[in-house]
Amino acid sequence: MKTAELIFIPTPGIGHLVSTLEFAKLLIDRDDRISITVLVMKLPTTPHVDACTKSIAAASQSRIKLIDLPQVDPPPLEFIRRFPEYFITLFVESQVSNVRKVVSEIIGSHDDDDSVRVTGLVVDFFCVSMIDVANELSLNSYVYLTSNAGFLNFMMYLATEHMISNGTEFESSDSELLIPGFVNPVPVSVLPSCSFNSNGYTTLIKLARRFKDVNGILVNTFSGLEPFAFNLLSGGPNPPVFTVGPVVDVKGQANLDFDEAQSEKIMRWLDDQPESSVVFLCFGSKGSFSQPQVKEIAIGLELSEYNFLWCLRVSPPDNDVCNQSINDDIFPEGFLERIRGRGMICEWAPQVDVLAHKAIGGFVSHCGWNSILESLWYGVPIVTWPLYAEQQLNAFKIVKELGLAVEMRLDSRRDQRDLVMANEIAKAVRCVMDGDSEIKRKVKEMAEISRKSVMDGGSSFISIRQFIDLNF
Ligand SMILES: O=c1ccn([C@@H]2O[C@H](COP(=O)(O)OP(=O)(O)O[C@H]3O[C@H](CO)[C@@H](O)[C@H](O)[C@H]3O)[C@@H](O)[C@H]2O)c(=O)[nH]1
Repeated sequence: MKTAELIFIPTPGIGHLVSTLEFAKLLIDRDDRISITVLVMKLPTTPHVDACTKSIAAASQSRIKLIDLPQVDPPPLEFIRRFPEYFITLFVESQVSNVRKVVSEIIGSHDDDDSVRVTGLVVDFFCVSMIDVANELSLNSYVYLTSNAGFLNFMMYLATEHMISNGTEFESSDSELLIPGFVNPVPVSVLPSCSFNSNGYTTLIKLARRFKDVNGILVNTFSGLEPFAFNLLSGGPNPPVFTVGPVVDVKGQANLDFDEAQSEKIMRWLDDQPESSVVFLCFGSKGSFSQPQVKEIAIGLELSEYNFLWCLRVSPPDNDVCNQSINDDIFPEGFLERIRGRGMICEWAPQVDVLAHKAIGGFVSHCGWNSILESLWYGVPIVTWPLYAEQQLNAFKIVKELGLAVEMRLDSRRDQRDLVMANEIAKAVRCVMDGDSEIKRKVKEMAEISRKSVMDGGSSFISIRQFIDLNF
C-alpha cells in the first residue's frame, strides 16, 4: 500500500496546538494510508506542550510521531505581552534551519522505501516562514488556520489592499472598512489588536502575504457557518480553501495536564444544578482581568441572580498556565459567603465537558475561535467579551454577521480603567439565560449544522477527503 506522510508544524500555544493536533488525529482516522510527523516547538511559556502532544500521539497507534525540535533561545520575553504575534513569528523564524534539517532527514529515511512518500508540510499560520523549506525540498505546503474564514478574508484583504496602498498600522478610530467576505462594514475598532501597533501590523502583513504561496488553506470552520466568507475565498486567485471544521476535541484526548481532582469537583457540582441554570464564564488559555474588573464581574453575577461557574485568572499570567491562587480579598466584601452553593470559581475548567453539560445555559466568552466552535457544537449561546488577538473580529462575526450571540462587547479596550460595569454584565447574563430567544433558536440550529458538516457526506467531510486526495 502506498502511504503519504504529512509533516505538521503547530504553534505551541494551547489555542493553536490542541486544534492542530486534533486535525492530525482526524486525518489519520479518515484514511489509514496517512501518517503524520509533528515537529514540536517548545517555549518556556508553554509547559503543556509535552502532555498535549504525547497524549494525542498515544491515541494514534503510532501513526502520529513526534519530533522535538532543538531548543533555541526565545526572543526577549518582554515582547510576549506587548507584541505577542511579533514574538511568536520571531521564535518560529529562528527554527527554520532546524526544520530544514529535520525534514530533509525524514525524507532521506524513506530513500529505500518507495511505498512511503513525504507529501507536504501543514503549518500553523504563524509558521508560514516554513513554506520556504517545503519549496526547497519540492514538497507541497498547506496552512492550517485555527481561526475562521472571516479572519482569512481579513488577512487576504491586508495582503492586497494594504500592500498596494503601502498602508501603515490602523488608527483606533470610529471608521469602518469594506472587507470582502463580510456582509457588513467592519468597524476598525474590531480589527485584531495587533493591527494598532507597527510591530504587530508588520507581522500580520508579513504572514498574510505568504498565504498566497501555499498549495491550500485548511480552515477550522464549516461552510454552513460562514457561507458568505467562504464563497468569496473559493475560486479566484487564492490557493484552494478547505473548510475542515469544526475540529473540536470532544473526546478530550488532548490531555493538558491540569488538576483532575478539580475537574471532577466541577463536574460533580454541575451534576447537582438544574438544567440550563448555570452561566459559564471562561476566557481561553490566557484571558485575565484586573482586580477592579474582577469586582465588577462578581457584583454583576450576583445581580443577575443566575448560578455560575467562573473560570478566573487575575493578573496577566506570564505563560499559558493559570497557576496563581485566587485571594479572597479580590472579591467584594462577603461575596464568597453570599454565593455559596450557587456559584463556583476555578482557575481552569474542562471547558468542552462543561459546555456539554445540561446544567449550562449560557457562556460568557472571550471569543477565541475554539471556544466559539465548542459552544456552537453543544448549542450553548455566547455573550461576547473579546480581550485580544482576533477575538474582536470573531465577536463581530457571531453577533453582527451571524446573529448567533448576545453582544456585550465587540471591541477590547486595553485601558485598565475602562471597566465593563456590573450592570452591563448582569444585563447580558440575563439576556443569554432568560427564556427562549431567537439567538437560542439559531444556536441550536447551528449546532445541528455543525455536527452534520463533519458527518459522512457533510461539507467538511467532503472537503477533508478532497485534501487527502491531493496527497495520492
Ligand atoms: O479553563 C479553560 C480555558 C480554556 N480551555 C480550552 O482551551 C482552548 C482555548 O482556545 P480558544 O478559545 O481558541 O482561546 P485561546 O486560548 O485564547 O486561543 C488563541 O487561539 C485561537 C485560535 O487561533 C484564537 O481564536 C484566539 O484568539 C487566541 O487567543 C479551548 O479548546 C478551551 O476548551 C479549557 O479547556 N479550559
